[in-house]
Parts: sequence; C-alpha cells; structure tokens
Amino acid sequence: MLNEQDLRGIFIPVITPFTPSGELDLDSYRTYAGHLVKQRIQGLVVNGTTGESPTVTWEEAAALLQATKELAKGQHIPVIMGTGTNDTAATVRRTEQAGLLGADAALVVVPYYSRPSQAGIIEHFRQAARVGIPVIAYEIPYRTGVKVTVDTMREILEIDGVIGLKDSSGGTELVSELTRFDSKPVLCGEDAYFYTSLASGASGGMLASANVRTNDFAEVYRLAQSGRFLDAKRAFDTLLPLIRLLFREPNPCPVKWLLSRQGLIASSAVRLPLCPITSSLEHELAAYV
Ligand SMILES: O=C(O)C1=N[C@H](C(=O)O)C[C@H](O)C1
Repeated sequence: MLNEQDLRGIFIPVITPFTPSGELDLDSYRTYAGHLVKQRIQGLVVNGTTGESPTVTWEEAAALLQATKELAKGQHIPVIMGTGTNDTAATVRRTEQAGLLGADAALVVVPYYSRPSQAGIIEHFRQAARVGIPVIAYEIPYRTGVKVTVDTMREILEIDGVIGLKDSSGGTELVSELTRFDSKPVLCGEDAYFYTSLASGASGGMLASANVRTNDFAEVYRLAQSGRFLDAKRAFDTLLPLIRLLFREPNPCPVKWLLSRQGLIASSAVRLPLCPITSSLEHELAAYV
C-alpha cells in the first residue's frame, strides 16, 4: 500500500492500447508498460483519464491492473487505480474492488456532472476513504464541472485514508495555499504547470506527457528537489513544446499516436467519442518519434 511519504516523484498515468478494431490489446500493453517500469518513475496509474476510463470497462481495467502489477512487482513500483465516478456508492464499490485486486491506492476524481455542493464533495471522499485503501483526491474542474475551494480541499486532505492530491486545477492557488501549512502531498496533474507547481510546493507530477521522454521529466523533478530551480526550469522549457503538442487535441490521442510510432504499442486506436489526431498534428509530432 502507498503512504503519504511515497507520493513524490513521477507517476505515469498509463494509456490503454486497443487493436485497430477497438479490442483491448494486452500484448501491446505489456511491451509498453514493461518499458515504463524501467524508467525513473515512482508509480503507475491505471484507469485514469489518460487510460480512457470513460470507455474502458471495469473488467478491462481489472485486467490492466493485474498485468501492471506483474510487470511492476520486480521493480517495486506501486500501482494506483482510478476508481472515481460521479456516484458515491459506485465509487466505494470500485475502490473496494481495487483493493481486492491489489491496487496500492485509489485515484478518486471529484464527482463530475452533477455539480454537488462542497459538503457533498467532502462526504464523497469521506466514504471512499472509509474503504481502507489509500485514496488520492483528483481535482480537475475543467472536466468535472465543479471547482473545489482551498478550504474544502484542506478538509478532504484531513480525512484519514486520503494520502494526497492530484491537482489538475490549471493554476497554482491550490498547491501553494495547501503546501503553505505542511499539508499532505500535492502532485501536479496539469502538464504545462509542472515546473511552476514544483516551485509552488508540489511533490511531483502525475503527467500524461511523461509517457514520452519519461526520464527528462524525472530530471526536472530531481533538479527541483535538489533546489536547482533555474536548472529545473531550463530542463522543463525543453519539454514544453512537446507538452503543448500533446494537449493540442484531446488527451490521450496524441500520446497514443507517438507511442505507436515509437513502436511501443501496435496501434494508436482510441474509442469514440475520441478520434484519431489530425494529419497536421501528426506532421508536427513526427519530430518527436
Ligand atoms: O490520466 C491522468 O491521470 C491525467 N489526465 C489529465 C487529463 O487528461 O486531463 C492530464 C494529466 O496529464 C494526467
């Protein structure tokens, strides 16, 4: 199981490879994730946004978790599983199942679509944390449709069993306010803000773009951790053009295209409503193959 102290460094939200006809491609997954576990990373996240959780079935996610656990075991890399939905009871059930399947922690997104009150959001996390496996809260208002305030997030982080936050709020208010008072760890989940978040108190990142040039992201983290912020910024600046391309069209379509061109997965297929990337983006991304 993961604890607060382990929530530092680079965590990779994995993609879910499909065959061109849309079936789960576990052979590709093993090649790709087998490559990732040899990089300078501190954890893997299955069934996150990058893993196309809205269109991956729970049975497929369970198969991915099992494959990931097998690959990560030898390297002692923890595996986190996305279990959050917009239904508290379903989230609790999934978090229980993730624990039984051997996940080291659950990533629980702020409940989306129904736009609950701040009190409802706190209660959602309280119930998920009661399951007994470590919970990482995930704030991503541009996807959920509801914004968690700093005070609410402070309360969520005080819940026993919640070990930290993945912050994709697209700013530095949460990370800088929360870490001012010795809070539980905050990981950056907004790739273009990675350096700024580290400089504002983040303890690492959970970053889709770190699927590519993984060790360069690890180096940005290492430099920031050793207090070499100018060097960290310079290193991060070299990654920014790639990050911008990877988020020009919906994540994870560009990342999958690049991984398939690098030969790590057999196909860049995505499930609708996600679409293959445009040829103009392909053209620009080709420089990173
Ligand atoms: O899957 C994730 O975890 C991430 N999802 C974000 C998103 O697609 O909105 C991006 C972040 O890099 C990691």
